[in-house]
Amino acid sequence: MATTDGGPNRSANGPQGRAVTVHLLSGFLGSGKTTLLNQVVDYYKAQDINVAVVMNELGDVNLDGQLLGGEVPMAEMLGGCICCTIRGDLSLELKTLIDEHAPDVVLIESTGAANPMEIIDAVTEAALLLRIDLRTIATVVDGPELLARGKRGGRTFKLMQEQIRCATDLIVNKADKLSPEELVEAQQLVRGLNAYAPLTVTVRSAIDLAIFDLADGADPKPRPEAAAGTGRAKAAGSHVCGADCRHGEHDHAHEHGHGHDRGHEHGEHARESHVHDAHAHDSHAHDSHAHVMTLTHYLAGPIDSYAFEALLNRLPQDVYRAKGIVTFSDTNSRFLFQFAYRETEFIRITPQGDVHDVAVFIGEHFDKDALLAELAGLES
Ligand SMILES: Nc1nc2c(ncn2[C@@H]2O[C@H](COP(=O)(O)OP(=O)(O)OP(=O)(O)O)[C@@H](O)[C@H]2O)c(=O)[nH]1
Repeated sequence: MATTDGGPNRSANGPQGRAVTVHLLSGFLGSGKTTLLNQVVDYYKAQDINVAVVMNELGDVNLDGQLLGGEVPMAEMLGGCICCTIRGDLSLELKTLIDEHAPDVVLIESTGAANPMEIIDAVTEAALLLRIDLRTIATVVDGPELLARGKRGGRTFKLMQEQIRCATDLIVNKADKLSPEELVEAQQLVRGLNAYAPLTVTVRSAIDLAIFDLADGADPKPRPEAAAGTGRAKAAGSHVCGADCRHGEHDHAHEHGHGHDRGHEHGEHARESHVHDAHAHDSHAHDSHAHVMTLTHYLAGPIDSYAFEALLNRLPQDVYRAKGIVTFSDTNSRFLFQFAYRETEFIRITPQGDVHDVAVFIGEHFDKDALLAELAGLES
């Protein structure tokens, strides 16, 4: 039996309806993510909706053969350095999967041990390469494990807390293993960390799957045509990576704030892309009740570099991350920009093929309409 409070206020896909919907399933190891994933896959298949899956852990064979049978396109990702494997390769895996299979929707089951912000970062990185719409971050909470870890504290508990904070939908699972008092305690603990996301108590992750419905009125058919190119891209990171980050291999220049070279703290990254569906112009704003929000805006055309930098500089504190590809009208160049911890970095890029201009913003409770109005001001 599942109980629920509140309901998500889903936003529609873009006007062209061509963005691929992405749902991220988060939650600690063994919490019930795969159990949920199987149900969601069946739900889509029953509706003849084309679903693809990215699994973040090789060797996860909890899919009962239905995915492994080849019916559902799936990318399995090896573990490893989070910042390289997850951030760079996840966006690349997403792009390859979408190029090859043209799914209506992609489900990503993240490794239970991953920091959810890293994964959200990686998924939105993919928005630089193709039109995706990250609509749901469903965190499956292992009720008994949460209570046990909560008493002990420690790193695992911290990670669980992060996963709960990031969620747009919370699922407190394994209710069958909790007494009524413990169930109340678990819900209170979760609510204390994230008061915004709808919370459902479940056994075997059995939630109302309507939260995974495609955007209002979005007809899965006709499907967007599969892009024919062989896309490759390397993501440009924005944080210091002590491990084996990949290095750029293509002709590019770094420019920081109109020639003020602030140095490049994490080695040289380059972007090489072949991207299709380039010229669309729309925005995806997400559930206004979500704790962590993303806003993806596809720019209509070139913008002034000074005005754009000024916009980034006055972003509210609640926007802690932004990234994208922009074309500057005054320099006639394309740039990849990275905004993190109030520092902005511009990297000149020479994309191959059609690459759309896009700006992605990640933060908490920021005023999306105000930001969209500011962006529209740049485009006019
Ligand atoms: N008792 C009980 N067991 C459950 C429930 N939900 C899932 N399980 C079991 O818990 C185990 C882990 O479930 P999974 O769905 O594989 O969990 P996961 O989050 O995908 O695990 P990882 O991929 O290892 O992170 C399986 O043996 C499930 O059958 C539940 O509500 N109650």
